[in-house]
Amino acid sequence: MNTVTEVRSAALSLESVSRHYGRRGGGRGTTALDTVSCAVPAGSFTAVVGPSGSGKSTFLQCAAGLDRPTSGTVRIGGTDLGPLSEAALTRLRRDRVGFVFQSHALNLVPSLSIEENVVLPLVLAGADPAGAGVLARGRELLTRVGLAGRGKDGPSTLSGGQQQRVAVARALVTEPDVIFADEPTASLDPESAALVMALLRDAVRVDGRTVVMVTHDPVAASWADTVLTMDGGRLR
Ligand SMILES: Nc1ncnc2c1ncn2[C@@H]1O[C@H](COP(=O)(O)OP(=O)(O)OP(=O)(O)O)[C@@H](O)[C@H]1O
Repeated sequence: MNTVTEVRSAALSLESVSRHYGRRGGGRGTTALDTVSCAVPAGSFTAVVGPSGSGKSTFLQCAAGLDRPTSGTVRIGGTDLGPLSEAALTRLRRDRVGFVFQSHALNLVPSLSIEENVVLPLVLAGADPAGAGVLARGRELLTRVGLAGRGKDGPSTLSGGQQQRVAVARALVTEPDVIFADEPTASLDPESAALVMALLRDAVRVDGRTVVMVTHDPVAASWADTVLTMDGGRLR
């Protein structure tokens, strides 16, 4: 790694992060992440690639505060996640992290309208869902992702690609330190995938957001500024 200054100014940093999974039936267990260190600069787009089982998902889970490493330090926007209580970690994920998951079916809450899905992180943080600011932000983001006028509809009325675009809008709504995307194009046709990637790219280029994306898809990875390759739990 990287100098101390790089780590301090990074949107995301991992210092010697390992994640071991316990032994089962007398086996030796698995080291899914092995002393991984990296600093992701603010305003950059990073793709994490590597063969199946190389540790990409574990990297993302630990980096995003969805899982706790066995050892090492993860910082988001300079905050060390290690000492945080579960409640504080949940708040940090809600307020300072955006997520776009693999399956569009898992990304959106089916019982909420499209615009309610977009502003959900703001509402969970205490904003008034009927407040003028919240409604305007929802509309602005839906326009941005090409879905103006669809806000009152339900997610099931959208195609998979459109639903992923709503997920990107929701990931942007809190202006998070880092947006984590886990195989965001996995279930999409090439055209829909390109639209989703262009939105993530613009979030970086236009808004200065930071995106970290796990992908198997070389076309998706080609949109990133930096490609990190995992192999056997390590960064190559
Ligand atoms: N909950 C778990 N319990 C035990 N082992 C696990 C667990 N999760 C992952 N592993 C193991 O950790 C290693 C890394 O898995 P991980 O899912 O991070 O890889 P990946 O690169 O994301 O794979 P894929 O591309 O197939 O999703 C693998 O050997 C996997 O079997």
